[in-house]
Amino acid sequence: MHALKLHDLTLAERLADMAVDALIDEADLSPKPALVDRRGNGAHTDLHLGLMHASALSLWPAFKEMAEAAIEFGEVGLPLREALGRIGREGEQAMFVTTSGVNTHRGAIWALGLLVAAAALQPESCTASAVTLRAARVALLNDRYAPQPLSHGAQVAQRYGARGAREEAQLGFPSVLQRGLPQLKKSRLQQHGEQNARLDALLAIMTDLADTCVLYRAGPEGLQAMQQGAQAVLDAGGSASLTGRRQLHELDQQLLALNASPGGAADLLAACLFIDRLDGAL
Ligand SMILES: CC(C)(COP(=O)(O)OP(=O)(O)OC[C@H]1O[C@@H](n2cnc3c(N)ncnc32)[C@H](O[C@H]2O[C@H](COP(=O)(O)OP(=O)(O)OP(=O)(O)O)[C@@H](O)[C@H]2O)[C@@H]1O)[C@@H](O)C(=O)NCCC(=O)NCCS
Ligand SMILES: Nc1ncnc2[nH]cnc12
Repeated sequence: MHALKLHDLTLAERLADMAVDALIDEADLSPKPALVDRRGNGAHTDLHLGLMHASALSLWPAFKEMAEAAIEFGEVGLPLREALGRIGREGEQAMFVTTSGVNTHRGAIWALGLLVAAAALQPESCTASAVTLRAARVALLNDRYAPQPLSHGAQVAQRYGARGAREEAQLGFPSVLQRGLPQLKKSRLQQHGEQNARLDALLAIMTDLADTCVLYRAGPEGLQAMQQGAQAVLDAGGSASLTGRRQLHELDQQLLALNASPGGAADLLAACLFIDRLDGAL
């Protein structure tokens, strides 16, 4: 009996594997400020690491189907956008069945779904800038069948005029391209270890993101604490340095006190890890 070889998998299956791996790596990364990780539940009463893993695995069929839809339609356009919307909503339902109604990965389905589809459209052109540009072109199209729920993101958009997950994708994931990925590479070059490089990438994303999860839970005060605290850790030398670690601990305590969970930043770290692995992998 031969073990299954990687190239026996279809392109769609490989992309779904990569997306789920990115979600599991994000969940396991520790210590993340106020987020679910190996240490505990962060600022969440209804989440834990096992649930994050189960949720990530439940999304594999949706990611595979999104990649297959991209291969079938073969170009950026409304038919692909609306197929992704339908599959994304089915993915959300699978997530809610697995988590008994808790939103674990709504933002991640959106970001990773777009990126998986963008990679499947043109696997030979998957540099970070090429794949995020294609994803943005899909995100800019209007899905006529999308319901308009008064989501937390929609509520803080009304209250504070914040730009959330939709705009992040439509702009081509600037938090990933301009913050997360450059920091990931910089910290790797300093040879402080992969886990610290990933923590630094998360912090870099947090420095500038309008995380609607934080805004909904803790308002502009919480968002400012998140952005300034993350910058302070990086300024102190990042999560591998002693002073950086102390600042990271302080940021964790501060965000926990404010009930401010940076769930959007966590989703974008998963997107960052996915894009990082994509380059040259297909
Ligand atoms: C276009 C959609 C993204 C919908 O957007 P909208 O803003 O209307 O919806 P939300 O559900 O509020 O936000 C989506 C999630 O995106 C994450 N996020 C937040 N800010 C940003 C940001 N600036 N950039 C990128 N991503 C961001 C965030 O996800 C994390 O937060 C989750 C928990 O959030 P919340 O529900 O508020 O839960 P709690 O505060 O914990 O609730 P309580 O405990 O208080 O009750 C966390 O798990 C992370 O996932 C936002 O939640 C898109 O989703 C959409 O249209 N979907 C429809 C299907 C579709 O078209 N799919 C396309 C497939 S490609
Ligand atoms: N690790 C995490 N903790 C809480 N919410 C999240 N949303 C996505 N990843 C998360």
